[in-house]
Amino acid sequence: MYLVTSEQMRYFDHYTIKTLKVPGIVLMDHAGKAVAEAVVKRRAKRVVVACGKGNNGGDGWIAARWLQHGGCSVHVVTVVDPGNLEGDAKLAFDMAGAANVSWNIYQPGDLGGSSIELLVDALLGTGCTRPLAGVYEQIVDEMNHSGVPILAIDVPTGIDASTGEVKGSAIRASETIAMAYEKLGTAVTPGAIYSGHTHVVDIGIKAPLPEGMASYVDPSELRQKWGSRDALSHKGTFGRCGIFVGHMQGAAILAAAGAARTGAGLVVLGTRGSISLAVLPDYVVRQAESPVSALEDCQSIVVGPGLGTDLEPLVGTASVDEMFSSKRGVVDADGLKLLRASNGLRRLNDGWVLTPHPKECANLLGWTTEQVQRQRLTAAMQLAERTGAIVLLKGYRTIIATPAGEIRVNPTGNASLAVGGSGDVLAGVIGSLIAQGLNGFDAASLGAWIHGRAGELAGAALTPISTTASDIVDYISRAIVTFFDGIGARN
Ligand SMILES: NC(=O)C1=CN([C@@H]2O[C@H](COP(=O)(O)OP(=O)(O)OC[C@H]3O[C@@H](n4cnc5c(N)ncnc54)[C@H](OP(=O)(O)O)[C@@H]3O)[C@@H](O)[C@H]2O)[C@H](O)CC1
Ligand SMILES: [K+]
Repeated sequence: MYLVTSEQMRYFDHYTIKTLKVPGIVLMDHAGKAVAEAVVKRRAKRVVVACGKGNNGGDGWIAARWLQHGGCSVHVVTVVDPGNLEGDAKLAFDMAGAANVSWNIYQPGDLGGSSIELLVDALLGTGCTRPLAGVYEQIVDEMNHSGVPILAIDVPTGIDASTGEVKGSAIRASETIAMAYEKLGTAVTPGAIYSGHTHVVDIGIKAPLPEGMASYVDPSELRQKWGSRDALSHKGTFGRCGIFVGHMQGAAILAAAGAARTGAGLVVLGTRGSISLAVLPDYVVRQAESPVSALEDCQSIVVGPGLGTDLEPLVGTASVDEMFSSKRGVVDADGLKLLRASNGLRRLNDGWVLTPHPKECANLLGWTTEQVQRQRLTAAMQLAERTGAIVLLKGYRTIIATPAGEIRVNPTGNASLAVGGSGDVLAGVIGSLIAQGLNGFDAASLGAWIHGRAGELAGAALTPISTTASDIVDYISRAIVTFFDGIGARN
């Protein structure tokens, strides 16, 4: 499912209106009617619609007209004098006025009626360009504190529809009705947290799609690229995934388990010393003075899980430089420290996937963790651009960014994944997919999806409270079954 920016949405609207000759008020009528239908589905009988100055407000006036038409008790509170409305929004107000929809100009402390069952946020949509202030801030705060559920039209007011940033007050909606496409800013956090459930409605917008649109990670797209295993295949067909084993061996073994369950032909553990933990006979263990040379024949390398202080001897060595320039793989956890170079950040190629959590991302960018969490999309895009690698920024609605600015957002996963070792499993899963031949962007996207679904399934069976990283590994197979739409992996 595509996720669009405000700018792309303006292009879609413009193309539909100018080239396809569909008047803007027709689109607005579809939008307002879809909102009214969503209100009716919620069985809300006493509804207040809060309208702003632009076309988002226009959608609100139209929704109010349809609600009145359907016999609902509806009232509009507007933050602007309707006499100052322009274009389609003015037309929408005229239609609502002719249908005798009641309204008043917002006065602080008066949301326009008692015993309201639902508030509709039609204050600002994709046109919101600055932090809320004045009357917009007042009404938004009042709506949020009213205790009444809020349905947002297109985008909750105060969210940047393109980036998900919230620079001040913003509507906390329980549901958002998105016009034509979900906006990128309601798919990623923090915007996603303010949007509640988002439903997309078709309002008749159509236009040729621009290249490289952002999307949710989509199994139907990735199914064509991964999973097929014909009868003549052998272990060499599915690649060797090498994993550095450092001081904290458990982390590397979890990564190995993730890699094996996701289908690498061979998982190789490269270590300088011996491995003291029990290792399943499924993996090959190789000892060498330089772990890089132990993994020389691997198609992908996972650097980081459990590396700890074993990293120091690796920093700046020729074998590590050689590995980054000639190999592909995953850099996670302590391995990310290898990316710091005297003149900034090391340049990699896009066969490498970096999997930082927000604090690691902040350390690499020289930002604070809070800044990364406020601007997750920008942070992921900047790190990808500066390193030349694919970046997977962990957290709810994990973001995967390419150096060229392509974005995917992972819809799977829940709190079951918030457990030590979960990130190590993810690194192994992605390393395995790279070893099997997927490019870094697809491997990171599919890896995030499978890992997230495995966490959901493990959490459903075992409760998120008691799910461990090993449980996530155990549920990878079932996640892969659901990836193939419940029909089982292809043979
Ligand atoms: N034909 C169409 O375009 C359709 C659009 N739909 C709906 O319309 C909105 C987008 O409408 P738009 O008018 O572009 O934008 P908004 O309604 O979100 O904002 C209107 C103006 O508000 C001002 N603004 C921006 N930020 C703030 C702020 N923080 N505080 C106060 N005011 C703000 C700004 O104007 P200025 O002149 O003040 O800069 C905006 O232009 C879209 O989301 C859909 O809901 C329909 O779906 C149908 C087709
Ligand atoms: K809105």
